[in-house]
Amino acid sequence: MQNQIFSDNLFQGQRVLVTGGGTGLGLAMAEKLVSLGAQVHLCGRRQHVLEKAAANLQASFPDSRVFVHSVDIRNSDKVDQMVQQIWDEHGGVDALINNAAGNFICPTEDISINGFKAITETVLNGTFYVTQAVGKRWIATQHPGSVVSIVVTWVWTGSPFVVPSAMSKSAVDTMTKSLAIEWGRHGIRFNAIAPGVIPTEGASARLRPTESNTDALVSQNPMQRLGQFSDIANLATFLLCPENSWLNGQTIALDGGDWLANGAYFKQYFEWDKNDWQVARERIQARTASVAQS
Ligand SMILES: CCCCCCCCCCCC(=O)SCCNC(=O)CCNC(=O)[C@H](O)C(C)(C)COP(=O)(O)OP(=O)(O)OC[C@H]1O[C@@H](n2cnc3c(N)ncnc32)[C@H](O)[C@@H]1OP(=O)(O)O
Ligand SMILES: NC(=O)c1ccc[n+]([C@@H]2O[C@H](COP(=O)([O-])OP(=O)(O)OC[C@H]3O[C@@H](n4cnc5c(N)ncnc54)[C@H](OP(=O)(O)O)[C@@H]3O)[C@@H](O)[C@H]2O)c1
Repeated sequence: MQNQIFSDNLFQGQRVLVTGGGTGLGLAMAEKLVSLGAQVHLCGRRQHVLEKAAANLQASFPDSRVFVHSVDIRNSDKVDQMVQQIWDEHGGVDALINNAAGNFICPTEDISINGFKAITETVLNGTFYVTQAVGKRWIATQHPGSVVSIVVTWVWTGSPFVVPSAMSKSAVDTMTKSLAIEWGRHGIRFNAIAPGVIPTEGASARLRPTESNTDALVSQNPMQRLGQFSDIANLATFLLCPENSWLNGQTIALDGGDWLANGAYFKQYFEWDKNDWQVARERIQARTASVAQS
């Protein structure tokens, strides 16, 4: 049992929208906030995944209020409708976690334009659509707000084989700094978390499709471990605390010091030949198809 850093009910009365909140890191952050009394809105494309996540949260925290929104954040109209519905039916939110993302490894010369768009329109465009839809309502109602966006350490290192993601995460990092300046006067704070490897099903299937052994990742890390859900849940909670009202415009690495010690990920894929890439692609696409049908 982990020691509790935060006092009980710290987020009582706070309402938080978490994109990609039905799985992985988004769900871990949502769960932490719910445990501290927050009302959460989970957004993702798959209704059944969101409903299952909400049911589990409600089973663990019977007093919790969890709402789900099945929305593809690449669709700006649907995003605006979702946010308007949250304002109409629940009075809005106090915080936003931009966590939804898409990604897959692929040599850049082999990515189709559709593949490039699948990632950039989710990570870059979608993050902007949600942020603007929420932020403009905060500004119109003079409501303070806090945004935490999940980026990745390759905003500093760049990364081979995930270039659309690296480009888009850098854009989200720049949005964080830019809006920290522009919207600070409205009481709206922007910060970001750049995690290292925190194993999730979604990331592992698309970034390490042919390898499940993590020994090398553990031993290269200065702290000799990979990230855990509690690591990101605690940092996101800290960043969102309304008491942290002067903490603005920061992107914090959460990786045990990995990128300082080792730089970019995926250098091992320089060893791959065409056949290795074909096997990887088939596994990733089979996984995406099975998830879509599940
Ligand atoms: C532990 C970690 C370790 C180490 C890692 C340490 C740091 C971790 C950083 C984590 C960064 C992350 O974001 S991890 C987040 C991982 N989670 C996700 O990606 C969840 C959501 N992802 C998805 O739904 C899918 O992967 C997407 C992004 C492809 C979107 O799905 P979709 O909208 O249904 O798109 P779909 O029609 O399938 O495909 C669109 C186009 O992309 C192409 N495409 C799809 N997959 C591939 C592929 N593998 N290689 C080439 N091209 C591909 C398709 O052929 C098509 O082009 P065409 O044939 O039409 O031309
Ligand atoms: N795990 C890591 O090691 C790691 C490291 C650094 C950064 N990150 C970042 O952490 C975040 C969470 O990743 P994760 O590892 O937890 O992977 P994940 O479980 O695959 O999470 C991605 C989430 O985004 C949602 N999503 C994807 N495309 C969407 C769209 N177009 N519209 C709405 N929702 C969409 C997915 O739900 P649906 O499929 O139902 O839409 C899913 O819930 C991402 O921003 C990722 O880049 C992860």
